[in-house]
Amino acid sequence: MLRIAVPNKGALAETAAEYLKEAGYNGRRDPKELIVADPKNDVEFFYLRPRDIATYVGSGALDVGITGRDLLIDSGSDAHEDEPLGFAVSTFRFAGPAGAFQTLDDLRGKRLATSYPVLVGGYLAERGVEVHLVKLDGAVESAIRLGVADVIADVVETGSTLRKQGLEVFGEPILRSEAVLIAGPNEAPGLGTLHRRLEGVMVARRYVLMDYDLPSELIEQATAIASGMESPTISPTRDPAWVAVRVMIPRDEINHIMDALYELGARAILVTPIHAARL
Ligand SMILES: Nc1ncnc2c1ncn2[C@@H]1O[C@H](COP(=O)(O)OP(=O)(O)OP(=O)(O)O)[C@@H](O)[C@H]1O
Ligand SMILES: O=P(O)(O)OC[C@H]1O[C@H](OP(=O)(O)OP(=O)(O)O)[C@H](O)[C@@H]1O
Ligand SMILES: [Mg+2]
Repeated sequence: MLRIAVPNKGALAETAAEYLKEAGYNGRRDPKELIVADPKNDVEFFYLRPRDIATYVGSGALDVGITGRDLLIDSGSDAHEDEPLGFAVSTFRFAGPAGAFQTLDDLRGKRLATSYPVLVGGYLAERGVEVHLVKLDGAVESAIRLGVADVIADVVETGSTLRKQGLEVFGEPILRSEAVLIAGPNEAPGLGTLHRRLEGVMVARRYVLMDYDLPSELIEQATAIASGMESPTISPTRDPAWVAVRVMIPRDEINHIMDALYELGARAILVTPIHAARL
């Protein structure tokens, strides 16, 4: 039985639950449930605070989990990243009042507020920069205005929270983060299946199937426009001058590719979603 830690609330929880549902697992029906058994899939889910997930998995108490890369690093635990999951994508950045800081050197001796002291402390220690860390739980962007810090380091997605506080990022990103599947120090039978199922969910979300008919002499040019994951499937049609083509394409390129194929001479271009995939 694979024991899986999943976020019970916060920025990761909703999409993590959707991924697991799309991967064929039982979800919880009541948000107060903390443990959900899924004997058919030989797994058990433990709903935990996102910040605690790497601690449980790193200690071996649970086999695997879904958390953020930034939280994994900040936990300092023995868990390791098994697979990036492509949601809750963010950067981790230094930010200060507009124009006040340019480089890491400007941080020396300053009060730096963050909810990720291990991640930030490690990054600065590697670069020989000493600061006074101020550990906060959240809403770190208010720390400068309220006078407890000179500078902050926090999660940035759109940057709108920073802008509203008159702050701007400086220096290189400390980290590029996203949700990740993590595994512990012990071998976990069943991890491979979970990994492949989640990979299938990502493919089904990112790609669609495109079918079209094409004069057969144009197939090389059409393949240059949409080459598919491996290579397009080409089938004969009743009219020997035409072929039917099926290809997987990224969802966010649908219209661009349809325009280009139509221009080339393709007709009856149809796009259908993928419900599940195992590549
Ligand atoms: N606006 C955001 N965009 C993308 N990822 C985010 C965002 N905010 C937080 N995250 C990611 O979510 C994870 C933090 O999980 P957490 O549950 O603490 O989220 P939260 O929304 O901050 O919850 P809480 O309300 O408890 O602070 C981290 O991996 C972080 O990078
Ligand atoms: O760049 P943005 O799109 O503005 O998103 C980034 C903000 O989102 C998260 O805050 P959250 O709402 O989780 O509050 P918290 O600071 O209390 O965790 C994060 O901590 C940043 O503050
Ligand atoms: Mg938060």
